[in-house]
Amino acid sequence: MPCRHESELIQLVEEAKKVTGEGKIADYIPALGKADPDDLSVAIYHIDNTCMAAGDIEKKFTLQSISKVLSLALVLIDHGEEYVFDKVGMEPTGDPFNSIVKLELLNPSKPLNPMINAGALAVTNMIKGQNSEEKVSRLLSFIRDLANSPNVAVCEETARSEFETAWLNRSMCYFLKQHSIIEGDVEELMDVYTKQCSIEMHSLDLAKIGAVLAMDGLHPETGRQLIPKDIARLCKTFMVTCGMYNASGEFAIKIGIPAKSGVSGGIIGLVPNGFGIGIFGPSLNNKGNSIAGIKLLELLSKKYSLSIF
Ligand SMILES: NC(=O)CC[C@H](N)C(=O)O
Repeated sequence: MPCRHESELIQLVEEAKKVTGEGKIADYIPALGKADPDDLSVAIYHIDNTCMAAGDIEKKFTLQSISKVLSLALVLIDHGEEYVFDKVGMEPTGDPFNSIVKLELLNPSKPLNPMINAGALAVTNMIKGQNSEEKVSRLLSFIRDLANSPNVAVCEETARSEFETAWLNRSMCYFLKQHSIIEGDVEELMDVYTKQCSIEMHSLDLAKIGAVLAMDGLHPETGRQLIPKDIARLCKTFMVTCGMYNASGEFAIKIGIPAKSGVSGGIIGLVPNGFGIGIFGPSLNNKGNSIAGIKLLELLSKKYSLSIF
């Protein structure tokens, strides 16, 4: 199995860190603007439960769009494929994650996939629960099980910061409500969505979640099948086709592993039947992906021939 020595990982982090200055931190969510652009951490969690990490691994970060894969898994478990894909499609868009343009161009106006904001909002709207508190708590406990860590929690400050500024996401919600893609109170949905995006953890927790996906939903530590195999397969396919926003094609060609990024600078990745990868590097490239994180994955993939293709 490749990449077994922490010293190799430390070297790759040093190399990748050189590009942090070429990117920019996302500050459209004001709380994210406080991150240190020079941070970079990576953790690898093998399915035999050995792990290693390098860089600023003590730093926590919020999942942001990475959470979209996990909320999708939960609603698929809750409702099944037919129900979910009646409201959200399976095609990549080629547009930025927060684009609204295709919603009006398409008929019926259902979001193209669950990894763009419009699709993720529709998915979050399907999380079962009597009220927003119960919905957040169900998702959080699912994610705690995946990370096998009770310390994973919502960063209330980031959630509030996004809730107070998420005008574009609110507009999409009203549009989707008009077209019967979502139902219920938009403010309640925004409350759940912003808390979902603000679930916070370390790179090692994220790598462990990657390892669960690498094992088709089976947790390597607890032996519990947390996600049914067919749903895990579906989530991984979305990661490949839509996980890196409108850079997913280039990422598949250059790196070739299922991965999902978030504007906090987090990236989850996985090598099937091998290991999960958790990365945090808040300086972003112009597509909104961690600039040093992508560099690091490129170096890792080349060095150990990780592409699944
Ligand atoms: N790309 C992202 O990580 C976006 C997530 C963010 N919470 C948003 O909706 O804008």
